[in-house]
Amino acid sequence: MNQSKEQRILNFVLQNAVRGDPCSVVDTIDKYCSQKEWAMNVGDEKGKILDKTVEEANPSVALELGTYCGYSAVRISRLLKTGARLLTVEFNPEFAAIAKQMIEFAGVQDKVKLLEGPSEEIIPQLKKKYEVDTLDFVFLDHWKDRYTPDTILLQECNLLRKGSILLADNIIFPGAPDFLNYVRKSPHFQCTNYPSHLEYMQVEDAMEKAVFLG
Ligand SMILES: O=C(NCCNC(=O)c1cc(-c2ccc(F)cc2)cc(O)c1O)c1cc(O)ncn1
Ligand SMILES: [Mg+2]
Repeated sequence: MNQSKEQRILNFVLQNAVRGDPCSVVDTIDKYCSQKEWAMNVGDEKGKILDKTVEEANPSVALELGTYCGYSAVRISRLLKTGARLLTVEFNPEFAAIAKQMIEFAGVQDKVKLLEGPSEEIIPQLKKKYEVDTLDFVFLDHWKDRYTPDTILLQECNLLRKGSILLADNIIFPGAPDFLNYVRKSPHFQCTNYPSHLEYMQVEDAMEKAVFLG
């Protein structure tokens, strides 16, 4: 049975990156996806915006929606302080299996917990099952039509606190117009737009930061 693109990305990392070195894993994925096969990792240009926002949040507990191959989970977790943790949610079992191996190879498995399943099922379990009080940082990078319902669900489950920082990928391409509308119109969020480009392409994209005001 021929390999998936995600399996090829993982194999390239296992053969070319430095085990236990998150930066080398991130750089190696970017090398493969810019030179050999495009893939929907956040990439290095938007990754730098992600880094800055994670540093600003300096989270004790962070949530990522949409793990894919684990690129941004490795990218985020490399910046976390001692004792801080990232919960990352992936619906697609094939992607989750790749991401698990990617996270372990990078040596960040003690900081990252990969949760497999639909975000709408996992979010309501975060407090009781995963011992979360509130989330300091949330990276939205899953299905674009889930950004709004899941942002509403996070509020309903009382998982956001004054100052919680949300960062959403793909605001322009593929686009999340309803999310943009929702957070920019809501009195509960203070929004900032970060123009950028689609990963590995010269196509316009952007990220949106939305700080919860309580
Ligand atoms: O997370 C799940 N899918 C990936 C979400 N991410 C994207 O769709 C995504 C797509 C693109 C993209 C850009 C250009 C293009 F031509 C095609 C796709 C870029 C990105 O940066 C993304 O993040 C998922 C799966 C599933 O089965 N159920 C629930 N969620
Ligand atoms: Mg994305």
